[in-house]
Amino acid sequence: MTSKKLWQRYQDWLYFHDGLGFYLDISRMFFDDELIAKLEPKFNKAFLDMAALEAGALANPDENRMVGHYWLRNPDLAPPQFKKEIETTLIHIDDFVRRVHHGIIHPPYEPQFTDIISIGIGGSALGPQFVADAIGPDIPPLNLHFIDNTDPAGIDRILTRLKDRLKTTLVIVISKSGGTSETRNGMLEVKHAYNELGLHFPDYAVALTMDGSKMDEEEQCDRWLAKLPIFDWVGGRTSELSSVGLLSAALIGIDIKSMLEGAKIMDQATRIPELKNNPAALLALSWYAAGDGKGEKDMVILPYKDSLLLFSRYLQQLVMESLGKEFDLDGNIVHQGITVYGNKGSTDQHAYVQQLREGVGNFFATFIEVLEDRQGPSIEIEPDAMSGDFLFGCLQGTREALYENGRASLTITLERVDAINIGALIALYERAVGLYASLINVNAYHQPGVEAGKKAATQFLALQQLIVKVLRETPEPLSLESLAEKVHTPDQVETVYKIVRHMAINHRGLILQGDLHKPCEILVSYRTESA
Ligand SMILES: O=P(O)(O)OC[C@H]1O[C@](O)(CO)[C@@H](O)[C@@H]1O
Repeated sequence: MTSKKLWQRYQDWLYFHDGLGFYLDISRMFFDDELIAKLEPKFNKAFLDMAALEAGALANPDENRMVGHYWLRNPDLAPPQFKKEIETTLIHIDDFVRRVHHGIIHPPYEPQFTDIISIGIGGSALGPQFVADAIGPDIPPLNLHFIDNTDPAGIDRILTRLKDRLKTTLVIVISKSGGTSETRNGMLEVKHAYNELGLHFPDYAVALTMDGSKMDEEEQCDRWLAKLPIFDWVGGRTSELSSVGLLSAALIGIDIKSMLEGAKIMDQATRIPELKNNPAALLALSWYAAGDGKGEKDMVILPYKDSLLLFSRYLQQLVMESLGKEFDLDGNIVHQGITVYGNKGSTDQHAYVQQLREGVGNFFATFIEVLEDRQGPSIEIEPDAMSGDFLFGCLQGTREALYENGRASLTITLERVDAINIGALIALYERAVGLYASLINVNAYHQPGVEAGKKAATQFLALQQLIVKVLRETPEPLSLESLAEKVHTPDQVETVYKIVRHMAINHRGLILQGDLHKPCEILVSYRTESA
């Protein structure tokens, strides 16, 4: 395409939102009028699906659930029974945060909380992490730390760093279901650390969970410092603008009202049922065009701004957990999804952009450009050129270099990274995922594959418990094969081997004898008291 035609295409497809100062340019995606015509009926259906969802339809049929994250930033749209609880929760967050900041709520023996540990995983961690990193103040009123795994060493790292400050640390435990083992484990480990210091954990703990969840009942969260609800109709990966994301954000000094306002403005823009006037629909079109509606191209997220580093991790769950599905809504096997990865520019130009430019062409890039370089003046690095101009040049150069080599890209341009724009960005992608899911006819709001993984992990732990029991009852060393027989899994010798190897190295009383190069010759036994 000649540069004149390209300039025309740029102008024809450029989306601009006046109120937000937000641009979306999809001119470097490879789609034509034929595709637009083909997708028109699908888009019409997607807009209707979305309107029904917002009106309270059971948009998550497998779980028989409503999908209400759009109501969080505009409670007037919510069914009357939910409006009140959204508003009350916001008031509670506001009140709790104000009282913590003023030391009215404080740790038992100290005047003020200094730190927060936020324990949660997936949608109960990725949003809060992204937002804190993107717009958390440089010197926050409280320092925020995350435990988002059941990795003992990772937990120790946080606890060791906090050390004496544990006695002034607020613990927020976030689990919608209240039954996620990683979060439960993190909570029990942290609780143990408080107990060791003679501190009464409930005086430091805040629960964010569904009323009556497993965690709520087992831990009697009503006796904790505070408890806030996560609503049944808010999915984990779309929960950033619920209590899940808002509480920690407000505690570290982020303007959550602006974040909600930004999302509300973007919601209005993405509700418009016209492709060209709806930025989320334009994103969905671009994704469809890139991967032929089958996810054939990966989505590489390249924000040219350090503060947006975690956006790709956040999007990874939002997009891949929503779209990565075996079956469509009619029960056909489709194996859908779009792979998402990324980091930040220009850093990535010195890492994997080499492959993007010259290697396998299995992706499309999403550039995120931020117009405001910094608050405050910049020095001249070269005549009339500041650091920000170099960053800008790197983005434009990479976009051009990719296009020259037939690699598609789209570009989102924000004026600055602030609470309004972060709220808007979250809302934009939530809507784009919903629309794209309608185009490809999948349920974006369930995650059956994750449930299967959780079940497998539970079976694995049950097997481990049985192995320990059998070894304790068996005085003589056993080969792996006979151990597998005894625990009724003769076809899972490899799993048995891995369990005993892991337990042996962690001093859990197991002894492995024999040549470790030859698992089939290993003998395993349990260390008795006298041994
Ligand atoms: O908040 P919960 O219930 O602990 O779930 C955490 C995450 O686990 C999942 O259910 C599965 O990964 C996610 O959808 C969710 O965000």
